[in-house]
Amino acid sequence: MSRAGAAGRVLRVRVVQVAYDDRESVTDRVHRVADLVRGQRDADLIVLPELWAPGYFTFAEWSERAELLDGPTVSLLAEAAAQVGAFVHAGSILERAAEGRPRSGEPGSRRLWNTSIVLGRDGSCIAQYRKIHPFGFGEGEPTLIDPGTSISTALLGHEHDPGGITLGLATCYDLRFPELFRQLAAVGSTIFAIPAAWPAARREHWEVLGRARAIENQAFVIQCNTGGTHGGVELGGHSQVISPRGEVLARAGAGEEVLTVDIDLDELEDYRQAFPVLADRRL
Ligand SMILES: NC(=O)CCC(=O)C(=O)O
Repeated sequence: MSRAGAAGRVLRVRVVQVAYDDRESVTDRVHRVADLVRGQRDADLIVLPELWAPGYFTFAEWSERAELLDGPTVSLLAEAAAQVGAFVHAGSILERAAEGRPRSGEPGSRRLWNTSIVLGRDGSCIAQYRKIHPFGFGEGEPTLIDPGTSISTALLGHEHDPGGITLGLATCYDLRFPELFRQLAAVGSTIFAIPAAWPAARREHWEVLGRARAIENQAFVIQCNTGGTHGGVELGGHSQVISPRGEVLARAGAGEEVLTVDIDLDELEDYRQAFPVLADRRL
């Protein structure tokens, strides 16, 4: 967070809205996106979308495209994070359990999760989050993956703040569940990062719900969506970064695009002090 300087705590965020279609191979896409990450030289935090490598709506390919947590996608992004010296929210991967590891959850566990990964400036994994709310109208995630069972945050170290900045993790459909964000706020999150594969058909919900989560929790919201059409579904793009007051600080169009936003954490603290809504909760 070198931009902090005398002005306070400022985090330069790059939201990498990836667009793709069914013609691009997973290997090509992983290398293309790692190159994009490597290009974000002055960023503090780079954010990618949900399941951008395997493709969210290509369900038939999921089991074949699932990876271990230290599989090729995360390994390549870890190298890129270390090269660029930024925190990288790698979006999510289809995580398959390592062989021999004890079964997670109840018997019948599918041993597959939609897992977000956050990498430190040195490329090490500093947080992971398994999507808690599987999305689908009777197909897709509810039939293929296991839901996550716990909330997760990533602590972003800051030269002016040894305590760091707490990044609350949520994934796409989770955006519709305000209680998850309340819990993340209660454990100190001041920024929410939400990778997504949100269809164009419900773009208005995407925009409004992101603003609502920011306003009710007085937090920054970073929503990184997918563009293009794959698996027969047109994705909505329109990634956005929202301030704790609900202002749209940046919003992408429909195609591939990188947004740059300087997030001012001191401004957030001033606002929370001046208007202490969170302190008025009745639990
Ligand atoms: N990838 C998703 O979770 C899609 C969510 C969605 O389309 C919706 O909530 O609407």
